[in-house]
Amino acid sequence: MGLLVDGKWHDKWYDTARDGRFQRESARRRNWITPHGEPGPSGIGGFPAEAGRYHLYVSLACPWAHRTLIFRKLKGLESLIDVSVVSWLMLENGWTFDQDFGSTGDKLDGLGFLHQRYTLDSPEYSGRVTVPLLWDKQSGRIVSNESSEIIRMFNGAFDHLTGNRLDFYPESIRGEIDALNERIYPAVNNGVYRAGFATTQAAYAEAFQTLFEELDYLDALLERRRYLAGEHITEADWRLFTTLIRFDAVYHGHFKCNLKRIADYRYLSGWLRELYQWPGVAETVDFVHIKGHYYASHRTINPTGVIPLGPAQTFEAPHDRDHLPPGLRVRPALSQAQAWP
Ligand SMILES: N[C@@H](CCC(=O)N[C@@H](CS)C(=O)NCC(=O)O)C(=O)O
Repeated sequence: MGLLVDGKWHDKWYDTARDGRFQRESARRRNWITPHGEPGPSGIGGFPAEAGRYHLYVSLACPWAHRTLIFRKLKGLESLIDVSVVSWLMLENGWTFDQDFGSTGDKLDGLGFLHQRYTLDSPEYSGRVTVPLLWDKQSGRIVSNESSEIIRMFNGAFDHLTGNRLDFYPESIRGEIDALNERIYPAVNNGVYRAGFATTQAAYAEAFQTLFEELDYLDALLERRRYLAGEHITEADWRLFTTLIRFDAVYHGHFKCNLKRIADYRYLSGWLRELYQWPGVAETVDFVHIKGHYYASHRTINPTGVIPLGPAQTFEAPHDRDHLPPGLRVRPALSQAQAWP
């Protein structure tokens, strides 16, 4: 685990010295692929949607990277955007392409380490070396290393090439989706990390409490709603999914988020099974990478690197969600009022 400073790699764990709290660094490359290369909401233009031009770097362990893999799958982008998977073991060199530990290798240039991809973009790059990373082969630049924005690009920018009209961020319910993301990101997606990487009791307790209050809230919401925003499955669901699918196997033990398991929540657990069973999604879930990465890489938390064998879990059981309004798999035609229970 480490970071680049002026293009040089430093092996350094997260700094929590100030108050024991973990703070995630903001992503530093924020350009957008758009249908014809016009600039997106941030960054510079010149990244038009094209088949074969972009390459995605992911870890199968990482919940942020997992979002992008799900969108690539559901939006029919697999033949347009190829993927390199890093090794699940992340130690002093950060993310590597070590094929003995599950990496596909760097399919573009055979690099050994992901930080080399960052310094190919900018020889003086400073910042953490994170996945996911979307690379433009034509310009030799990073398009983006921010998952929440990569999934938005995947949601819409390539539709004219693929004909895939699934919309996980429909205009009519964007306010609701944004509001959900705004509460779920700090409390749950990043909340499990804030609990797990806290180095004081107070910082841990604060994250723990917020996390379980939010899970209680979401469980109650999903008693009434098929999906978080109502009838339509949206990006808010997929963003939560990648955290909750890891929860019982990793965050509950390794990150000490152990008040309850997701399996103990009636509605959240049914919703989790339904999303897991969504066509194509199970193929994006890899517990060898997930468990191996967290338990063996975070030596400050688990010095032995021993990877637990449990828990026994299945996501194939009936999800028990069919009594709720059916999920729409096409661009919603309903009005906002109808869409919300
Ligand atoms: N804002 C980023 C966060 C990505 C992120 O933190 N990824 C983790 C893996 S789960 C990572 O690569 N961490 C390496 C590090 O921080 O050194 C996003 O959502 O894309």
